Amino acid sequence: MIEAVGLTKRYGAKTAVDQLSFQVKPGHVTGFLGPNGSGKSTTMRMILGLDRPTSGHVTINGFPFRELPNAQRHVGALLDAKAVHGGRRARTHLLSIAQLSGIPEKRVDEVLAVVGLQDAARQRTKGFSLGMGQRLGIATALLGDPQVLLFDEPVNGLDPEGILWVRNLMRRLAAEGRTVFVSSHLMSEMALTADHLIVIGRGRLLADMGTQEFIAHNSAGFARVRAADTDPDGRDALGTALTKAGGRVLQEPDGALRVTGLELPRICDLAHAAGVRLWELSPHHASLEEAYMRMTQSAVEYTSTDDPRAELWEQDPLALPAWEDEQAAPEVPQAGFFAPPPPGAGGKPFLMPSNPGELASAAKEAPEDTR
Ligand SMILES: Nc1ncnc2c1ncn2[C@@H]1O[C@H](COP(=O)(O)OP(=O)(O)OP(=O)(O)O)[C@@H](O)[C@H]1O
Repeated sequence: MIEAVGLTKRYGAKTAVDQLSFQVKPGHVTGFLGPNGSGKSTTMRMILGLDRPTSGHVTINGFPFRELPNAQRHVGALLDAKAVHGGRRARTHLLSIAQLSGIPEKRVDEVLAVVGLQDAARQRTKGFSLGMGQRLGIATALLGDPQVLLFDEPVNGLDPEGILWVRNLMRRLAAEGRTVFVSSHLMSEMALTADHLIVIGRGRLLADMGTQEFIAHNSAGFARVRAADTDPDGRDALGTALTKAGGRVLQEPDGALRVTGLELPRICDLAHAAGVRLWELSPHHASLEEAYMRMTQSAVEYTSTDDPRAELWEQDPLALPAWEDEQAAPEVPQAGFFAPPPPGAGGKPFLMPSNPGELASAAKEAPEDTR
């Protein structure tokens, strides 16, 4: 198990990691998420004794890394796949690490086979592709057959087959009872790989919970409903009926409507009563990416501005229908009473009200969001 308590790292005036406390438990793949510059690598370096905390501490199986007897046998890590001497052959690189740690030579060939680099074992690493470098880094981490594994962006540069392989490897290592801590910016991949998430922003803990729980707490589900394309007035009639019934309706780019505040059977009944034929009515469950974007939107350090030249190719906005003077549906659920503010901001998880009246009164009571 990895345990951080009040872990803090300052570089001059910059606080890279701020009072982080968390546990990474064995038997799970724990994803470590956060925007660029949020302190993930710094945290991993402190776990591995490569950086000293300014305050607080972090232990692996109860010991600071530097006090672990024969650390290579307890902890394996991939931090930077490029941190390899380019003039060395892959096997020689692994062999030198094995010899330093008292690991038998046959283990080198075992891990080369595990990561699929047998045929490249005698190639110099300077000729390696990004993906081959990642595989070699993973082989290095596995060398001591450790109980605790840390991977910083392990799928970076891997092709789809490689990504699938890493996912299965992580899950297998966790199923063997190991502690697996992995950072990644690939949300779709994390959703499939990690069963637990630790999310940080600007060095602070934003969430420490199961992946499914994280998605449920940080996103609002909605229904997608689309009137028949052959009935041009149907969409307006449907929008009007749904809005009158207390639903909140936004346009999707493909002409469908995004509806919150009404259950699917009610939407179906309202469409029927309005005489609108439907071509689609589907529940939408938010993805990890949407939930993550919502949670971290206020903790993003590096944001781009609009390109002034963008207007050169910007299309005319859609004509707004009479029933809703809203813009098109956002790609990411927006802050407001339909989706919860991040827990770090003192918010509560969103719960779909059971009836439109409750939703309407919630709307009146909801404070204006100034973000
Ligand atoms: N050695 C250092 N000296 C000064 N500042 C540093 C140092 N290392 C990291 N930082 C700063 O600390 C903050 C956290 O950096 P860190 O690399 O840990 O973030 P990260 O979450 O791993 O980012 P990314 O996702 O981009 O890899 C950043 O603002 C970074 O500039």
